[in-house]
Amino acid sequence: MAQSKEERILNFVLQNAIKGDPQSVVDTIDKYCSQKEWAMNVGDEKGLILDKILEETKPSALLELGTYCGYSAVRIARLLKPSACLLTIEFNPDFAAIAKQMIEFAGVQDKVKILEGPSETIIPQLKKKHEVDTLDFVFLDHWKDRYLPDTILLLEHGLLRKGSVILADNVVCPGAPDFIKYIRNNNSFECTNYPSHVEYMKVKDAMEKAVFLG
Ligand SMILES: Cc1ncnc2c1ncn2[C@@H]1O[C@H](/C=C/CNC(=O)c2cc(-c3ccc(F)cc3)cc(O)c2O)C[C@H]1O
Ligand SMILES: [Mg+2]
Repeated sequence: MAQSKEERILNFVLQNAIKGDPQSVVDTIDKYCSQKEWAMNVGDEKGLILDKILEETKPSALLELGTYCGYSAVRIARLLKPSACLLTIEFNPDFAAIAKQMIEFAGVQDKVKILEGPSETIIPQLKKKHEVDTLDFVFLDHWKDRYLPDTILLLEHGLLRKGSVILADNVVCPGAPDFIKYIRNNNSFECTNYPSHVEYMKVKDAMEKAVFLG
């Protein structure tokens, strides 16, 4: 059976990165995806913005929507304090399997839990089934038309508290116009835009940070 692009990325990491070193896993994925095959990882340029916001927020309870190959899960987990925990939701079983191996190779499996299934099903289960109280940090990087409905779901289920940070990738390209319109017109959120570029490309993109004011 021919290998998928995601399997090729994982194998390149297994053969070229340093086991147990999350930075080398991040750098190796960026090397492969900038030189050999493009893939929809948040990447190094937007990754530095993500790093900075994480270092400012110092979150303990984190949620990511759209694990894909696990690039941002490893990138986020490498900066977390030992007691912090990242829950990451992925509904494609093949991607989830790749991400599991990527996370384990990087040695951050104690800080990351992959929840397999659609976000609309898992978000309502976070409190009772996954012992979440409220979330300090949410990274939106799944299908762009799901950003808004899932943000509303997070609010409806009491998963945000005063100061919770939502960071959304790709608000320019591919774009999430309904999410941006909603969040920038909602007085319960303080929004900041971070202009950047699509990963590994010269095409303009941006990330949006929305702090919940309670
Ligand atoms: C609802 C739901 N629940 C759980 N997992 C979900 C889900 N919706 C998608 N997912 C999972 O997230 C991942 C999807 C991510 C979608 N991301 C994208 O479509 C995406 C696309 C681009 C892009 C930019 C310029 C171009 F010319 C072409 C593409 C760049 C990016 O950074 C992206 O994140 C994988 C999928 O299985
Ligand atoms: Mg993205």
